[in-house]
Amino acid sequence: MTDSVTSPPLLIVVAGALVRDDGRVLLQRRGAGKEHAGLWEFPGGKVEPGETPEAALARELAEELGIAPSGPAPVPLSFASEPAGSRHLLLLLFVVTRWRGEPRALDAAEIAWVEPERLGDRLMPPADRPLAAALACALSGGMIERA
Ligand SMILES: Nc1nc2c([nH]c(=O)n2[C@@H]2O[C@H](COP(=O)(O)OP(=O)(O)OP(=O)(O)O)[C@@H](O)[C@H]2O)c(=O)[nH]1
Repeated sequence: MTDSVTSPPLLIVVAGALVRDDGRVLLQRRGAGKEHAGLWEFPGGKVEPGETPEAALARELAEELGIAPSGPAPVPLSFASEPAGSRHLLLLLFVVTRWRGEPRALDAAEIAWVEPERLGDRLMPPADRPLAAALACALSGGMIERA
């Protein structure tokens, strides 16, 4: 029971890998002044109290990119679990293959559509690297049905 006393509070963050018809994946670059500024990440953010991960994802995609997931529900792909300062980050990655609207960088410094095999070239927060590798693997193995 000692663990429950010493464990840091969880920071639950949801993120979406938007996969375009041509197989490219959207990454966004965090703006100046934010934690991990300048690094490339998946759009998303903190799950608010009372929100499901799916609702949080839809809210963040609307706020950050001006789009709404449509068609099949976003599919959970993988997650990362690691210390993040005084908290412990749980980063939940969903794959999104259908959406309404054209993604725009409403919050990020910029967005880019990246070939799955080039995801590893981008500087990312530590939690994202294994997730990007899992995504590239799933895409190259045909495990993700595209729109
Ligand atoms: N959105 C997002 N956050 C990530 C990723 N990887 C990762 O370590 N994080 C971390 O998760 C934390 C929360 O993300 P965030 O700052 O985007 O959350 P948010 O939009 O709710 O922020 P806000 O409080 O400024 O509104 C940050 O410390 C961020 O660095 C990722 O791929 N996407």
